[in-house]
Amino acid sequence: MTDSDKILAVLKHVSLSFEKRQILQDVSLSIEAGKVLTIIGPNGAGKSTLLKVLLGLQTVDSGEVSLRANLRIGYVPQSINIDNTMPLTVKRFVALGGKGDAVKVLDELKVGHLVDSSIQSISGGEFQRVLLARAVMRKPDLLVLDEPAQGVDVMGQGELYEHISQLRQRYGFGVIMVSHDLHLVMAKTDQVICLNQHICCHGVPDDVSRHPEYQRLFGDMPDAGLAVYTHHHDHTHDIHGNVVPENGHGEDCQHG
Ligand SMILES: Nc1ncnc2c1ncn2[C@@H]1O[C@H](COP(=O)(O)OP(=O)(O)OP(=O)(O)O)[C@@H](O)[C@H]1O
Repeated sequence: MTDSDKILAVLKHVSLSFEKRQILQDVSLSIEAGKVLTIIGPNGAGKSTLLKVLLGLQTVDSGEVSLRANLRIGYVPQSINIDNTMPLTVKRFVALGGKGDAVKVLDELKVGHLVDSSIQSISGGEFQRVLLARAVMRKPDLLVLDEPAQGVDVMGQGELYEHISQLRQRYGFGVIMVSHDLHLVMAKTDQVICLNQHICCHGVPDDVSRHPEYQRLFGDMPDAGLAVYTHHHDHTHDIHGNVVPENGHGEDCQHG
């Protein structure tokens, strides 16, 4: 694999507004083959929009989005509606993702016993695993996951991130995922980007979790699993999400 093959996707200085409201501001990032990049940020920070930009589902006002030639992407969206009246087994649903052994992938995700269940009858946590299995069936180079652990209890979340990590090792794809729970994903993540319209901080999970801006955004997090923070930050955000230099909070600023 050449160096250029290792880079799956690149965003350069991407900015985007909806109805004159800035949603993404000067966002640059790259995703490497075989690596896990986690996007973390508060509600409305632009995380899902960022994934949609990457997927080509959302155009940008300025900046560049480039994907490696013939990049195959597996996507797990934040929500998906399935017609309650449609007779559909888990196996059939997963097989819709692509050619391959649906039962094997479901087994790898420890939901093999559900193959013949109706997709409407399984639990929220089981459904997240099934969605993941369907995305893996595409044999992706890049897996794009928008809050893959939503609706899953804390134990189950840890297991799900473990499964994502194992699948990544087995199949070799890169992963970009949105998560609200850095303390749970950090052990399974190579890089973290903390997003609040723009990139507030980024780096390895240990650094981001101790970052003042991350802590301002997420408040007190459980200490368990958090490691040492090592770099500095020079700004905060006002109530509208605008950047305010450190020691120069705006009138509306809600940060401490
Ligand atoms: N098509 C659209 N038109 C107008 N506004 C939009 C559109 N899509 C998203 N937005 C707005 O952009 C902002 C960012 O939305 P986005 O879904 O990217 O946030 P998020 O960080 O994923 O949030 P959450 O954690 O709550 O899922 C929100 O205020 C949302 O209402």
